[in-house]
Amino acid sequence: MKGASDQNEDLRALIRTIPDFPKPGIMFRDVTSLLADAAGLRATVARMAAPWEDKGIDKVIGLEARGFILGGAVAYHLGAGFVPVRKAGKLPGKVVTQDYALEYGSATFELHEDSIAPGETVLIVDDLLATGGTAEAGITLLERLGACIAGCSFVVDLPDLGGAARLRALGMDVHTLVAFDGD
Ligand SMILES: O=P(O)(O)OC[C@H]1O[C@H](OP(=O)(O)OP(=O)(O)O)[C@H](O)[C@@H]1O
Ligand SMILES: Nc1ncnc2[nH]cnc12
Repeated sequence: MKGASDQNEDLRALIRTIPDFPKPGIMFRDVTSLLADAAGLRATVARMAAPWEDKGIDKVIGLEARGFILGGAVAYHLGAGFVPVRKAGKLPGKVVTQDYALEYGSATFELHEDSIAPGETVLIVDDLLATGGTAEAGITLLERLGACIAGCSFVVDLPDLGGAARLRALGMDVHTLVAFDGD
Protein backbone atom coordinates (compact mmCIF):
# COMPACT_ATOMS: atom_id res chain seq x y z
CA MET A 1 0.00 0.00 0.00
CA LYS A 2 2.36 2.67 -1.32
CA GLY A 3 -0.08 5.56 -0.79
CA ALA A 4 -0.27 4.99 2.96
CA SER A 5 3.47 4.38 3.13
CA ASP A 6 4.16 7.82 1.66
CA GLN A 7 2.29 9.61 4.43
CA ASN A 8 4.39 8.47 7.35
CA GLU A 9 7.76 10.16 6.92
CA ASP A 10 7.74 11.06 10.64
CA LEU A 11 7.66 7.36 11.49
CA ARG A 12 10.21 6.38 8.83
CA ALA A 13 12.70 8.83 10.36
CA LEU A 14 12.44 6.99 13.69
CA ILE A 15 13.23 3.52 12.25
CA ARG A 16 16.96 2.82 12.14
CA THR A 17 18.73 0.52 9.70
CA ILE A 18 21.50 -1.81 10.83
CA PRO A 19 23.37 -3.50 7.96
CA ASP A 20 24.40 -7.17 8.10
CA PHE A 21 22.14 -8.18 11.00
CA PRO A 22 21.41 -10.98 11.83
CA LYS A 23 23.32 -12.23 8.75
CA PRO A 24 25.59 -10.62 6.14
CA GLY A 25 23.55 -8.94 3.41
CA ILE A 26 20.44 -8.27 5.53
CA MET A 27 19.49 -4.62 6.04
CA PHE A 28 17.79 -4.89 9.43
CA ARG A 29 14.97 -2.35 9.85
CA ASP A 30 14.94 -1.85 13.61
CA VAL A 31 11.69 -0.58 15.13
CA THR A 32 13.04 -0.41 18.70
CA SER A 33 14.05 3.19 18.01
CA LEU A 34 10.46 3.96 16.93
CA LEU A 35 8.95 2.18 19.94
CA ALA A 36 11.20 4.15 22.30
CA ASP A 37 9.84 7.48 21.03
CA ALA A 38 6.64 8.40 22.92
CA ALA A 39 5.02 10.41 20.10
CA GLY A 40 6.20 7.88 17.50
CA LEU A 41 4.72 4.95 19.42
CA ARG A 42 1.39 6.69 19.95
CA ALA A 43 1.13 7.69 16.27
CA THR A 44 2.16 4.23 15.09
CA VAL A 45 -0.52 2.48 17.14
CA ALA A 46 -3.23 4.95 16.11
CA ARG A 47 -2.33 4.70 12.40
CA MET A 48 -2.08 0.90 12.47
CA ALA A 49 -5.51 0.68 14.10
CA ALA A 50 -7.30 3.35 12.01
CA PRO A 51 -8.33 1.21 8.99
CA TRP A 52 -9.92 -1.40 11.28
CA GLU A 53 -11.90 0.78 13.70
CA ASP A 54 -15.29 -0.02 12.15
CA LYS A 55 -14.50 -3.60 11.13
CA GLY A 56 -15.77 -5.37 14.26
CA ILE A 57 -12.43 -6.81 15.28
CA ASP A 58 -12.94 -9.31 18.13
CA LYS A 59 -9.27 -10.20 18.60
CA VAL A 60 -5.89 -8.91 17.51
CA ILE A 61 -3.33 -11.62 16.74
CA GLY A 62 0.29 -10.69 17.55
CA LEU A 63 3.11 -12.62 15.87
CA GLU A 64 6.08 -13.35 18.17
CA ALA A 65 7.97 -11.38 19.22
CA ARG A 66 7.76 -7.83 17.91
CA GLY A 67 4.12 -8.33 16.97
CA PHE A 68 3.32 -8.70 20.67
CA ILE A 69 4.34 -5.11 21.46
CA LEU A 70 2.30 -3.47 18.71
CA GLY A 71 -0.48 -6.08 18.72
CA GLY A 72 -1.22 -5.53 22.40
CA ALA A 73 -1.38 -1.78 21.94
CA VAL A 74 -3.56 -2.02 18.80
CA ALA A 75 -5.92 -4.43 20.61
CA TYR A 76 -6.27 -1.98 23.50
CA HIS A 77 -6.88 0.87 21.02
CA LEU A 78 -9.59 -1.10 19.19
CA GLY A 79 -11.20 -2.47 22.37
CA ALA A 80 -10.41 -6.00 21.19
CA GLY A 81 -8.83 -9.01 22.89
CA PHE A 82 -5.24 -10.06 22.22
CA VAL A 83 -4.03 -13.53 21.19
CA PRO A 84 -0.34 -14.46 20.75
CA VAL A 85 0.99 -16.68 17.98
CA ARG A 86 4.16 -18.06 19.59
CA LYS A 87 7.29 -19.87 18.51
CA ALA A 88 7.23 -23.61 19.26
CA GLY A 89 7.24 -24.84 22.84
CA LYS A 90 6.07 -21.68 24.61
CA LEU A 91 2.29 -22.09 24.85
CA PRO A 92 1.07 -24.36 27.67
CA GLY A 93 -2.30 -25.48 26.27
CA LYS A 94 -3.27 -27.60 23.25
CA VAL A 95 -1.93 -25.98 20.07
CA VAL A 96 -2.10 -26.05 16.29
CA THR A 97 1.36 -25.90 14.66
CA GLN A 98 2.82 -24.54 11.41
CA ASP A 99 6.42 -24.46 10.08
CA TYR A 100 7.52 -21.46 7.99
CA ALA A 101 10.50 -19.73 6.33
CA LEU A 102 11.35 -16.03 6.58
CA GLU A 103 13.96 -13.64 5.10
CA TYR A 104 16.81 -15.02 7.20
CA GLY A 105 15.76 -18.40 8.58
CA SER A 106 12.95 -20.77 9.46
CA ALA A 107 10.83 -21.46 12.53
CA THR A 108 7.63 -23.05 13.84
CA PHE A 109 4.58 -21.16 15.07
CA GLU A 110 1.90 -22.34 17.49
CA LEU A 111 -1.55 -21.04 18.43
CA HIS A 112 -3.76 -22.20 21.30
CA GLU A 113 -6.60 -24.29 19.86
CA ASP A 114 -9.20 -22.62 22.09
CA SER A 115 -7.98 -19.02 21.60
CA ILE A 116 -10.38 -18.20 18.75
CA ALA A 117 -14.00 -19.31 18.35
CA PRO A 118 -15.04 -20.23 14.79
CA GLY A 119 -16.34 -17.11 13.01
CA GLU A 120 -14.60 -14.58 15.28
CA THR A 121 -13.15 -11.63 13.38
CA VAL A 122 -9.41 -11.17 13.85
CA LEU A 123 -6.68 -8.74 12.78
CA ILE A 124 -3.06 -9.91 12.40
CA VAL A 125 -0.39 -7.45 13.62
CA ASP A 126 3.39 -7.54 13.25
CA ASP A 127 6.16 -4.96 13.03
CA LEU A 128 7.45 -5.86 9.57
CA LEU A 129 6.47 -7.66 6.37
CA ALA A 130 9.36 -9.11 4.32
CA THR A 131 8.75 -12.39 2.42
CA GLY A 132 5.37 -12.85 4.10
CA GLY A 133 6.30 -16.34 5.32
CA THR A 134 5.71 -15.45 8.97
CA ALA A 135 2.32 -13.84 8.34
CA GLU A 136 1.22 -16.66 6.03
CA ALA A 137 1.97 -19.18 8.80
CA GLY A 138 -0.22 -17.13 11.14
CA ILE A 139 -2.99 -17.05 8.52
CA THR A 140 -2.80 -20.84 8.08
CA LEU A 141 -3.17 -21.40 11.83
CA LEU A 142 -6.10 -18.97 12.11
CA GLU A 143 -7.89 -20.52 9.15
CA ARG A 144 -7.51 -23.93 10.79
CA LEU A 145 -9.45 -22.58 13.78
CA GLY A 146 -12.18 -21.11 11.56
CA ALA A 147 -11.31 -17.46 12.22
CA CYS A 148 -12.59 -14.72 9.91
CA ILE A 149 -9.42 -12.74 9.09
CA ALA A 150 -10.25 -9.06 8.47
CA GLY A 151 -6.67 -8.31 7.40
CA CYS A 152 -3.08 -7.69 8.42
CA SER A 153 -1.42 -4.53 9.73
CA PHE A 154 2.35 -3.89 9.72
CA VAL A 155 4.54 -0.87 10.38
CA VAL A 156 7.21 -1.71 7.79
CA ASP A 157 6.87 -3.21 4.30
CA LEU A 158 9.89 -4.45 2.33
CA PRO A 159 8.15 -4.54 -1.09
CA ASP A 160 11.11 -6.02 -2.94
CA LEU A 161 10.68 -9.22 -0.91
CA GLY A 162 7.10 -9.63 -2.11
CA GLY A 163 5.26 -10.20 1.17
CA ALA A 164 2.39 -7.80 0.51
CA ALA A 165 1.76 -9.30 -2.94
CA ARG A 166 1.91 -12.81 -1.46
CA LEU A 167 -0.66 -12.01 1.24
CA ARG A 168 -2.93 -10.13 -1.18
CA ALA A 169 -2.84 -13.17 -3.49
CA LEU A 170 -4.31 -15.10 -0.53
CA GLY A 171 -7.16 -12.57 -0.45
CA MET A 172 -5.83 -10.60 2.52
CA ASP A 173 -6.42 -6.90 3.12
CA VAL A 174 -2.87 -5.66 3.89
CA HIS A 175 -2.10 -2.30 5.51
CA THR A 176 1.44 -0.97 5.99
CA LEU A 177 2.78 2.42 7.12
CA VAL A 178 6.36 2.72 5.81
CA ALA A 179 8.01 1.03 2.81
CA PHE A 180 11.77 0.53 2.46
CA ASP A 181 12.90 -0.26 -1.07
CA GLY A 182 16.15 -2.02 -1.93
CA ASP A 183 15.93 -4.95 0.50
O1 LIG B 1 7.92 -11.60 6.19
P1 LIG B 1 8.97 -12.51 6.72
O2 LIG B 1 10.07 -12.79 5.74
O3 LIG B 1 8.39 -13.77 7.27
O4 LIG B 1 9.69 -11.75 7.92
C1 LIG B 1 9.03 -10.95 8.85
C2 LIG B 1 9.22 -11.44 10.27
O5 LIG B 1 10.60 -11.39 10.65
C3 LIG B 1 10.72 -10.74 11.91
O6 LIG B 1 10.55 -11.63 12.98
P2 LIG B 1 11.64 -12.65 13.51
O7 LIG B 1 11.31 -14.02 13.00
O8 LIG B 1 13.01 -12.14 13.24
O9 LIG B 1 11.34 -12.76 15.04
P3 LIG B 1 11.30 -11.81 16.30
O10 LIG B 1 10.11 -10.89 16.13
O11 LIG B 1 11.08 -12.81 17.37
O12 LIG B 1 12.58 -11.05 16.41
C4 LIG B 1 9.59 -9.75 11.88
O13 LIG B 1 9.27 -9.30 13.19
C5 LIG B 1 8.48 -10.53 11.25
O14 LIG B 1 7.78 -11.32 12.18
N1 LIG C 1 15.14 -6.80 6.98
C1 LIG C 1 14.52 -7.05 8.14
N2 LIG C 1 14.59 -6.17 9.17
C2 LIG C 1 13.95 -6.42 10.33
N3 LIG C 1 13.20 -7.52 10.55
C3 LIG C 1 13.09 -8.40 9.54
N4 LIG C 1 12.40 -9.56 9.44
C4 LIG C 1 12.63 -10.07 8.21
N5 LIG C 1 13.43 -9.27 7.49
C5 LIG C 1 13.73 -8.22 8.31
